[in-house]
Amino acid sequence: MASTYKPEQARVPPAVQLPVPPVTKFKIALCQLSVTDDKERNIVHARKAIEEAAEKGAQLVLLPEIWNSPYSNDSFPVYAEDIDAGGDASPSTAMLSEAARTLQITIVGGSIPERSGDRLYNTCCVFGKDGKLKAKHRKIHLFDIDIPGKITFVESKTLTAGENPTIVDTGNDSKVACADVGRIGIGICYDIRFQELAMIYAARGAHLLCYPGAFNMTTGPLHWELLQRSRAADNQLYVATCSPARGSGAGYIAWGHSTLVGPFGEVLATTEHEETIIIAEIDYSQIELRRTNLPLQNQRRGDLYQLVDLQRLNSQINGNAENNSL
Ligand SMILES: NC(=O)CC(=O)C(=O)O
Repeated sequence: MASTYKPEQARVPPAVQLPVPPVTKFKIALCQLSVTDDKERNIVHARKAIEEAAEKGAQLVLLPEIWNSPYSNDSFPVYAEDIDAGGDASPSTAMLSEAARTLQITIVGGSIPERSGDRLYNTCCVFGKDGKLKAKHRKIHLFDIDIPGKITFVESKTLTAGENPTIVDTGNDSKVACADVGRIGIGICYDIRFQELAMIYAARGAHLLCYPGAFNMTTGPLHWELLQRSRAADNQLYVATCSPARGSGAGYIAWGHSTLVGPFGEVLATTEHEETIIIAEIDYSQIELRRTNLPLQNQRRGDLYQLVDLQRLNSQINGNAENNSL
């Protein structure tokens, strides 16, 4: 029987036109920070690293997962901050806001434990150059794994999962889609394992996916780079990850290896496990180039499989125009 496939069915879900940012080239900094049990020190330390990154020309700075606290279920309730209350209730995000405004850069602020009512989340805040909070992503997929004799971690003992994918236009001018450093999809660590989230961000026109993450000594060597390159190659966009540096303490041991991957799946910059600041160039014109080389978006078989973006669908049904655009 002849195929009923039509090319116009190919996009899964229908992809938005890739927004054209006013700048296509800029520097990103991945601040692989050492983290201690002294929260005040961690905040001062992160502020210094952000300043150094900005001095080196970074217009976008990415911090690690859980950079103000040890990564443990015992620590999350103790170090958690009320981000919505702001000010003294959230010294970590107050610092990020001040740094973004003073240094005139965009900050994807890694993640910190967030307290909201009687719940705790693992939350990433994005601040624009004006110091305003542009987006807040709560880790959607909690890190509950059990590899006997190697690693068992159950984030859901203390944390609640977020409910929303988060994609953000980083510019300040609402009339210019995705000004400054482009349209960014956010995930936190374990979120990187779920390819549908990355596909949805790509379909909504993301140029870059940022994943603050703290992989471990078992999954890190096998999966950390593999997953980043897969998300980048499958979706033909940039992927940036930022880990804490490996600590010498007895707690959770982070793999490190913060990395930037390009839209051909190529590693553009990476490091080992020590504390460092990676500065690397992003050039969004490479996305169009690679999508022309391999026109995957037009070759999908929408007659055979479909991905449903439920958040976008629901916001269309509810007539929420703002969410519709992203
Ligand atoms: N720490 C995480 O959330 C994820 C991780 O270490 C893994 O997926 O492996």
